[in-house]
Amino acid sequence: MTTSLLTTVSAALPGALRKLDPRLLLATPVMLVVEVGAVTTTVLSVLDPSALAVLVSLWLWLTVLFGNLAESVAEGRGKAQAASLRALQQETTARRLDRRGEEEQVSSTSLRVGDLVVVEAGERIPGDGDVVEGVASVDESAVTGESAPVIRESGGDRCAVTGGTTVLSDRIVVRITSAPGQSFVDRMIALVEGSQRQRTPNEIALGVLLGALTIVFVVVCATLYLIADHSDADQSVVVLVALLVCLIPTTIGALLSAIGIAGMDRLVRRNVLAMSGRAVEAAGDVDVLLLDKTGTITHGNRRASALLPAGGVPEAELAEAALLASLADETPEGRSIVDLVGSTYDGVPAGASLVEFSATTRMSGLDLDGRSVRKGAASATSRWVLDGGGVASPEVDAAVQEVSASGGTPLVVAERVGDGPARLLGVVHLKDVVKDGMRERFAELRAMGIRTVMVTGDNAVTAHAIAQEAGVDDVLAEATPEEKLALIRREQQGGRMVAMCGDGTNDAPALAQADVGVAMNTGTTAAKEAGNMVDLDSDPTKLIEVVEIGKQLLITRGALTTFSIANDVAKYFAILPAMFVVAFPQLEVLNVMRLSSPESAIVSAVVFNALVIVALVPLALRGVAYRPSSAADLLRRNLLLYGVGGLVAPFVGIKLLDLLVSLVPGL
Ligand SMILES: Nc1ncnc2c1ncn2[C@@H]1O[C@H](COP(=O)(O)OP(=O)(O)OP(=O)(O)O)[C@@H](O)[C@H]1O
Ligand SMILES: [K+]
Ligand SMILES: [Mg+2]
Repeated sequence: MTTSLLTTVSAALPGALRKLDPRLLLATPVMLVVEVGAVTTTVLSVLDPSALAVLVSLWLWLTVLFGNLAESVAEGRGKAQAASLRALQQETTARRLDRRGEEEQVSSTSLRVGDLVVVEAGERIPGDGDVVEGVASVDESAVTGESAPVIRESGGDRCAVTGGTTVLSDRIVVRITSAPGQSFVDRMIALVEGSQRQRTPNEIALGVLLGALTIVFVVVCATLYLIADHSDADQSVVVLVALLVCLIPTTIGALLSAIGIAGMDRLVRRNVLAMSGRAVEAAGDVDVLLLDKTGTITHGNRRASALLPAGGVPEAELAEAALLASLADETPEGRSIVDLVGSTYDGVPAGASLVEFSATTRMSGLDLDGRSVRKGAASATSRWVLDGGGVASPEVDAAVQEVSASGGTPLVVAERVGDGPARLLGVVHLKDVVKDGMRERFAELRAMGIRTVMVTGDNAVTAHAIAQEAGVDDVLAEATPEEKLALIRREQQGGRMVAMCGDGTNDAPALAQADVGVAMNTGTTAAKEAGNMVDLDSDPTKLIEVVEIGKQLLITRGALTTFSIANDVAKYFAILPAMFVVAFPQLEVLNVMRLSSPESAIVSAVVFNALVIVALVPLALRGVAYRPSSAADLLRRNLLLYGVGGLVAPFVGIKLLDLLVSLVPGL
């Protein structure tokens, strides 16, 4: 314990000393004032040496150093993780495809956005990108810490790969999406090292308040100096500087940035990367959580499992049409249909014009020799059939109901030949599995007062079946990306804080609009870039921890601010009588502490002021204990504990220190 403390402190010391640079202290004006005070008293103690001046100078320097140490220790906690991430950035050889599709060996550092590279089993993926061809199992443990391999495949919401991870089986072609130096791992390193941290609006506001308090106390001390001057109670500049430092909010000033860094670090430890501190704070106040279904609540490997033909349609005819409609469909759903039926074609027939799937049309297929085949969401495909002069099919309706009620996704298959009427051919059953433990965790979110809403492009029956199984509070079905975005805006206009969890490119606008946008690590690059957090475990209920950490961060900052200000007020009453009692004997009634001399009082107060910072570093780093309860309750408890504690502590602490300090000759 003591040795680990020593190593932590000695590792943080060089950083803390570097932070004595006044330019770096500009960000915390309170500490800058202390440093200016330290310089002043140091100069005075050289010009006119005295025990008082020397001791005050020493302890003022220590005050600044303790604050810097707190920040450095907070930053240091991410260093080891950054080092292991750096190992992933090693230069490797990449197998780049040139325009003719031929392979050339290049260094991974020379890859550019848009380059295509081949990666095979046993090889390391040379950069961030999207799989554009093939399926592979990938070991991402170096980034996520999760040892089970993950599937990465082209076309769908699981196409994004991270540079530095290793392909375990098969062969994939990856289109590079980030330039060297701007990769996901680069961002992760900057994040865990704290180098990218920007102060949040709340922190800036608190900084302004602390700055204003500092100015007030500078004026108070200057006034005291003038009063003292006029009344023969001459106070030296050293004493007034010491008094000033005791009165300004040094405790919170010293710990503010450490509190923020430690909050981000707690998230990283839970495998959540927060790209902005503002999002972490917002998480503390979340009212509604929206979740995408496929890939977020479910595992996302939606696969075709059965064919359900319409009345009078032979299964082989449905199979052939479903196959044709999927030949050019590079989504996992499309490929799973080809797998189920077994391809009889050698690639996409020449002359076919392709209709790619989009989240807005919810259909895909192709046109070939006057024949059109389509597959897609029941509502979209039925409309296509009716528009094409076709009629509804009771068997198809029944199959759609049956598949949906089981929580599966029905894809309706239809065709139209020449100018004839369009025909419904049947249904493909796509199966997906809800992730483990969702129900209990959503119940926990409910207990925290957070409403969960599943937003999905799937039909209402499927959506309700999955919602029922996962235990979410509400559902929005057949939602287009625009509708997801509109729902978030509506909630926000109602004054609610909105979190969104999603994995797909079609979730990206919503992830960007939400106050807290958590992208699943299994998701697409677009989703990860749009959100302000990435969950490496791809667990949407991780929001529970994110909310707790956000609340804890806000409470910790509030508690230490309360303590700091209460503390400063108490110090004022603890030491002022001692300082002025010689000149104004009437103050004797206020001199309840009976400190041994004015000099000893002032030194004790300065020492106490510095030691309080050290004493509170563990609390700043760990965060105050968080129990789920109402905001009003939390506020009351904290005001009581840290406010009253802050008022009492200086009287006890300064008295005890005075007993020691008064032993120093000359005080
Ligand atoms: N490859 C495809 N071809 C045709 N239709 C598809 C294909 N993939 C999905 N669909 C249909 O489009 C609907 C919406 O698509 P998608 O799953 O991308 O929406 P989403 O909003 O991301 O919802 P979620 O991810 O929650 O299911 C699906 O429910 C399905 O009916
Ligand atoms: K202070
Ligand atoms: Mg999706």
